[in-house]
Amino acid sequence: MSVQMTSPAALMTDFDVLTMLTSSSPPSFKHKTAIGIANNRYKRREAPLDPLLLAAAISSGPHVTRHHYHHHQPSIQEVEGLLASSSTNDASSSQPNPTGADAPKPKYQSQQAPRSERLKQKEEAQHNENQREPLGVVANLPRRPRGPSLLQPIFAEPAKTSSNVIGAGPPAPSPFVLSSSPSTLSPPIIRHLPPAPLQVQCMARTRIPTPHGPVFLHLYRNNKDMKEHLAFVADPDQLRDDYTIDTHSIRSASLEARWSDDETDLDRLARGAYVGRLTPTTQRASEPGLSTSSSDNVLPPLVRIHSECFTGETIGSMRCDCGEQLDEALRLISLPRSSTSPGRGAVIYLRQEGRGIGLLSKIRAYNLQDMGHDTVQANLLLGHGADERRYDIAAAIMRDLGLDSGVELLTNNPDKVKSLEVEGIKVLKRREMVPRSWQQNREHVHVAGDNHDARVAGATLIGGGITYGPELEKYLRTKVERMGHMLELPPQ
Ligand SMILES: Nc1nc2c(ncn2[C@@H]2O[C@H](COP(=O)(O)OP(=O)(O)OP(=O)(O)O)[C@@H](O)[C@H]2O)c(=O)[nH]1
Repeated sequence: MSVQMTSPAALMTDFDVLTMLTSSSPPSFKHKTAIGIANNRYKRREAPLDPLLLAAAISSGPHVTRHHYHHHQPSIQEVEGLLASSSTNDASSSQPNPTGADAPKPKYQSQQAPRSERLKQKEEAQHNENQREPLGVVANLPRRPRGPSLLQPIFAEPAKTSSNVIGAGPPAPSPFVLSSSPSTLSPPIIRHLPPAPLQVQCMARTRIPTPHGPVFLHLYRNNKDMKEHLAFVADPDQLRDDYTIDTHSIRSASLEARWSDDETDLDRLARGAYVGRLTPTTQRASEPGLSTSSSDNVLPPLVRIHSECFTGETIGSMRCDCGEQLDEALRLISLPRSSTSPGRGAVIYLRQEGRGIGLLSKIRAYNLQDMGHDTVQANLLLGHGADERRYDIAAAIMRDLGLDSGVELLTNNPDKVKSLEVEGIKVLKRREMVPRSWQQNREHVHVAGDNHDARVAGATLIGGGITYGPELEKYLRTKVERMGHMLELPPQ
């Protein structure tokens, strides 16, 4: 792609505009709306990829992002040099493009500090604020007591279940302290609370028959983000009529807890706190309370932490192998572990679309990939990190399911292993996830499923076949070569 800057005057104007847009207080502008004049601030992050940013990136190299313009201010001499060479070009109008391959590249320095420093300053300011008001209050409003354990303060408060409402449960975890009645009429002064410890709550569980066997789908809420993360649990033993919960049942402690003094069996059944199989004639609500730590004499459960990928999982995109990986993970956790033990494991499904950058940015990143950038560069050009995911919520969900004391993890991603270990999850073993199209190059690896070759490429939905194609190949290689994924590359 080439960037046209036709005259020195235009070049200086672009620098001025960049200076304005990257300054610590970006400009406001007024525009007319149906109800009058609105005053808007320019929002860097929400703006579509702007040509000026691209100009800066192209002039300085692919390491330059929205937040990291080249750290070099053109000296007066360089600017004069540019002006002189450009006016020579102008004079001999036979060479009209001063930004062609031979022309000196303009350099630009952002008016902002690097993003890492700005974040640090923000954190320090926040910390100082908390030091001054260590308890964190919503001033003028009565405080709500804060408790110490997992189910407090957000979950422990007994839900006011009304007898004709099935399944009214603990209030969803919320990062905010809500107050009941203001004691004065003066407007409340809101101060930041110190960050509350992460808490997760399983709100409901249900049986889902899949092409690989039945799984229990668990829906979680938490007090850190507003997303509903999921866990698919394969533990088909639990569907037996004579099943009794034991120490290696994969069950959610927060779901099994007593949510209120007046909760009924129907409340428990409706949210999935039952034993055996739920049918019109068999309905056994579970007893409140649970101890689910893994016992020593069973094979460690197979666990995958999977991040949401709308494109790969719903329309079978062949840009990535996400749909195929989800299918493969569900297949593997459902496979009998031995001749005597059935499948046992879980897929923790995190709503961290696009490696945490969100669907909107991922769609933009795909356009940049079409322009020749790889999956890492595309993220960086949009002002994001190569991977913005966190695994603390996954670890909390694993603890809730009793999956913290030893698992076999299905992944090629070293970050996942490290992050879980930092969170205190015992990863006993790692099992690689070989893309199905690469499995065919390895004689010793069984190609997943039956009859794959007969299926259509890109059929990545659950129970589907192999995904392959040139874009997928580039994506997989980038993960190995640039993101350190632990996977042997097949021959080109
Ligand atoms: N930003 C961005 N995200 C992508 C792209 N392709 C896939 N993704 C996202 O990448 C994530 C894939 O995550 P996971 O399935 O957990 O896999 P992983 O990090 O590759 O690690 P493994 O455990 O080895 O599979 C999902 O959130 C996808 O939406 C891309 O080109 N750009």
